[in-house]
Amino acid sequence: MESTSAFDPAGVDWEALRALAVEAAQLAYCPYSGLQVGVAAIVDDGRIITGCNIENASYGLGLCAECTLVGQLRMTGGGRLAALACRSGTGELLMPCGRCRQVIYEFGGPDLLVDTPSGIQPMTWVLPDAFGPEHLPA
Ligand SMILES: O=c1ccn([C@H]2C[C@H](O)[C@@H](CO)O2)c(=O)[nH]1
Repeated sequence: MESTSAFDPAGVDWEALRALAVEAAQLAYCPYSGLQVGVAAIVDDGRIITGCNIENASYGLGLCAECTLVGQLRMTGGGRLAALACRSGTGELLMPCGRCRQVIYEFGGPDLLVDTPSGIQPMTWVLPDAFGPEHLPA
């Protein structure tokens, strides 16, 4: 049967996605940590979305780049995250923090592909035995 998804895992231009993450990181508001974080993702309908970290004088209220990314996901048409890359403003690969692994799992599930220091890995590798919506009562 023909797939209805516009996403082809083999066709991902990871270099382009990484470059978009670095570009998004330039928009970060991070006067407290000084760490610019950018994330770029391909949605299952083929569109590309980005996010950056937004810090706050009340340190604990800062938003990670992945949080603004999922805001973009919902605000630009929804869908599922299919491939994701996270980079610093200077281009280093960054892994999503523990909280953000859970945040992106909600919108990508086990098949979301992530750029990691160990190559491209699915969320089952990034967040093994994840807690998800399926664990809540119907
Ligand atoms: O997955 C992560 C981890 C950290 N940060 C941000 C939060 C804070 O602004 C800065 C330093 O922790 O990096 C992200 O955006 N995403």
